[in-house]
Amino acid sequence: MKGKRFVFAKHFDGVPKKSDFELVEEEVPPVKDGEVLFQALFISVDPYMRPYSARIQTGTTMIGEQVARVVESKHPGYKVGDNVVAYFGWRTHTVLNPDKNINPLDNKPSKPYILPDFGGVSLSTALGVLGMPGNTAYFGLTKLCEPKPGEVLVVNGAAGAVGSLVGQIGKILGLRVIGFAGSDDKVKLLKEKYNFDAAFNYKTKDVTEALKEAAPEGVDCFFDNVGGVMSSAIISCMKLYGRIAVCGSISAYNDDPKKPTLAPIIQPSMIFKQLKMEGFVVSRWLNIWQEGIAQNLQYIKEGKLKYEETVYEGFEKIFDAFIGLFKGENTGKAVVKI
Ligand SMILES: NC(=O)C1=CN([C@@H]2O[C@H](COP(=O)(O)OP(=O)(O)OC[C@H]3O[C@@H](n4cnc5c(N)ncnc54)[C@H](OP(=O)(O)O)[C@@H]3O)[C@@H](O)[C@H]2O)C=CC1
Ligand SMILES: CCCCCC(=O)/C=C/[C@@H]1[C@@H](C/C=C\CCCC(=O)O)[C@@H](O)C[C@H]1O
Repeated sequence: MKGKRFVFAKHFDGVPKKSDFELVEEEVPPVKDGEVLFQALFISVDPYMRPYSARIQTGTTMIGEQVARVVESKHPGYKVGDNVVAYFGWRTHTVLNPDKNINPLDNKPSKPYILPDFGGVSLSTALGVLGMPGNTAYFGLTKLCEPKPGEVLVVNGAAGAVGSLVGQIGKILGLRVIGFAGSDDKVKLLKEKYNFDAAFNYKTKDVTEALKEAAPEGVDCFFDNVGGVMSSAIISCMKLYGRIAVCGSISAYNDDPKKPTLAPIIQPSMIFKQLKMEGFVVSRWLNIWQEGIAQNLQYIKEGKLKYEETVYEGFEKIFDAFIGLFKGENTGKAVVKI
């Protein structure tokens, strides 16, 4: 049997190119004692892959998380038909001893996690609302923004995997939620499907003007997915003792490191408004990971949390899915169905 994988062939220069990857087709090795053969069902593409790529060695399989199914097992902990979520990278087939799997992001052991029965919810959600992005939204908002009912929350990248959940969890917690996204269709979705109180297309509406209209008394909580000029504008509209969760800075991921994005100074706002700003990587909450997933699943079952996925069909579409993140192509979580 043949399997396919994408090899990270060349470090990106600006916007990633298809030629930075090499598609390799090779024989899937036989399964030895203690090993399992996993077949990918869904592969995740995520913005972090772009900045993180600076640390990847060329010639290795491109990094990433996937949902895979056990198709052969010589390991007592995994049976044929089990579905797992694991950091196997951009590959269709993986043969390994699960006890020895290493997550290349932190070089720590990372056992493929057997998914429970999702009861009709698509397995792809293990890469989105019921996985890393869902927990990023849930823990990032609740732990760092310290939200209180009646407060004003602003989120950018608001129609994406993380942002759309941040805004809805904010609404569940009783906040007034304002979102920024990159198209009129996304703005409509934020208001009509996700119940945001206000939403704006940052490509056609000045951010400061938008906040003067939608939050004349200022912003209490800011969940920042974008960074740069937009973030400086939002920070300048914050209230005394506001809190900022720095989640991502996608606006600068394709920048030339020698010519980084410049944005208006934020220190005067930080000082005079006495703001609190904290960056995070969601893995800091690994010890309570399942709490976040259980909470988001509960919200879904109660009809309080909705989600979208942009599904690309076919292994060879991974590059298009990945690059689509930087063009605003996706609404909700971008995944590739294998
Ligand atoms: N700290 C952590 O642990 C984690 C951080 N993150 C970060 O969260 C952010 C959102 O991730 P995720 O939800 O998975 O991705 P998204 O699903 O939001 O996809 C990316 C979106 O970003 C927007 N975007 C792209 N380029 C720009 C730009 N130049 N300016 C403004 N918006 C832009 C686009 O939407 P639009 O049409 O609105 O422009 C695009 O659809 C990222 O910065 C990511 O790195 C994610 C997971 C964990
Ligand atoms: C400027 C880059 C910001 C990236 C933000 C982001 O999207 C993070 C996503 C994490 C991702 C982090 C990967 C490696 C972090 C290594 C930290 C370290 O110890 O150096 C991955 O863990 C999935 C998301 O949690």
